[in-house]
Amino acid sequence: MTRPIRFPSNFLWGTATSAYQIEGSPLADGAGHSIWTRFAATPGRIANGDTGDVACDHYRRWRDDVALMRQLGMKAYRFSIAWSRILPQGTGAVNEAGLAFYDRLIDELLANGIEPMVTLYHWDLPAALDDRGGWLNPDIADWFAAYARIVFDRYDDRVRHWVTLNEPWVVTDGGYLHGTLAPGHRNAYEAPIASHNLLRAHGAAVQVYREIGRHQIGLVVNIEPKYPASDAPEDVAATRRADAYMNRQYLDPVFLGSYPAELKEIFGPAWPDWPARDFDLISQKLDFIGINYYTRNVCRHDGANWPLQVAPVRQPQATYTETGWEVFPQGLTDTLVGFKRRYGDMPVYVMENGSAFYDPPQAAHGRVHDPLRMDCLRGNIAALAAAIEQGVDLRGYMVWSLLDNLEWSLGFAKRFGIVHVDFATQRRTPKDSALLYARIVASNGACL
Ligand SMILES: N=[N+]=NCCCCNC(=O)[C@@H]1[C@H]2[C@H](O)[C@@H](O)[C@H](O)[C@@H](CO)[C@@H]12
Repeated sequence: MTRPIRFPSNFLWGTATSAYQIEGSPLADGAGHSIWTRFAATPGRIANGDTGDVACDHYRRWRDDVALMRQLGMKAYRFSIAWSRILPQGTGAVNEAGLAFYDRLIDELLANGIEPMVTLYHWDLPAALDDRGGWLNPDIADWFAAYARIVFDRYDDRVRHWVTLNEPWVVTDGGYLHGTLAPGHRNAYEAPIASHNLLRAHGAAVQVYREIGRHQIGLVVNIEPKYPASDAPEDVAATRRADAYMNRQYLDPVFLGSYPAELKEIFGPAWPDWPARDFDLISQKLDFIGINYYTRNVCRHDGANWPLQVAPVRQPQATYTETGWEVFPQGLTDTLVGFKRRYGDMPVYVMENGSAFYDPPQAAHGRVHDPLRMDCLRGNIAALAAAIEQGVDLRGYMVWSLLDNLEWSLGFAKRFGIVHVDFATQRRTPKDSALLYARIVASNGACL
């Protein structure tokens, strides 16, 4: 008989989404272009020519989607605010209609007993700011802080959990190094600058929150634990570089006030000497850390693989998702326990965790059977319990994602939702994984 799984009585079980991936109507009611409306309009950038022009039509179906969360018994909902709905030019004139949309959403969530958890930036930079250099312009810390102030002023009376940035690593690696995400740059000199300015902007927003905010603010990072393919020194060194580049590049400056030494080794002359004052700004005290966990990486040295000289080693016995990620729940426990060991004890939320699998056409009676996603969910939630048993102060868990949605450059084909979306009709159908998650939430994690 396995010991019952224990979650705190006020554990926040929920789901997560982001504005550009679900809302649609990106230019409605005075909103401005973002780097993603631009990227989507550039042929070849998003698979199948998919765009966020309609997506899940959440901008118009938000009330029904909140009702769906209520039906599933969700306790919380993590979503992002589209900066260019609030400030169409990124700075300057405020768009009241944009503020009003999120007012309605937040009020509806609260009326249904669902805790709103709001991300200020989930990758959709106003295009007008990109025209002024975007994350490459150091002024963006002030632009972001001004946007944050407007949003805090408007919603802090109702929103108690704020996130400054979602996954600065993906913004930088995808948007500035490999060019797979908006704004689509491929430049090893730009990437460190963008990454550093993201962290400066994060710190500037936290400073504003400390002036006017009454609740909690944190940062969300994607953490992918790295394991050496062998104990050969070159594989161990490669693993250390990979961990420094993807994980410690963000957590070290925020919690330890300096970058890992490996980054100078990786980027060489492309790695600037940063002014010390920046780290005072970046390492503002946080109320919680948000961690997005999807998979792990087994690393080997590969001298030909720019810039890290690391190659992933596929695990023959493992299950892999449609995005090519190994299903490895132990990595979630290792990530949470590892964070506590390196950075100390602080409240932690798993702000994203999920999997993309091919979902068969709707079976009889409108059911959508997704056994692989159900297995993932069970394994990851058991992994959370193991972390709690090892002393991690875990406060909540958000499944990525509530709805099948626009998986950025991969388009709509990669389905992460626990609720199926028929994009031709916008019909929502809870998958078997949603029904399982509803039972898990109702039992506070007891029934897996
Ligand atoms: N190699 N590799 N490894 C795994 C690294 C994961 C990096 N991508 C993410 O974390 C993104 C996060 C994003 O917030 C969301 O907007 C995306 O829809 C999900 C799903 O893709 C995840």
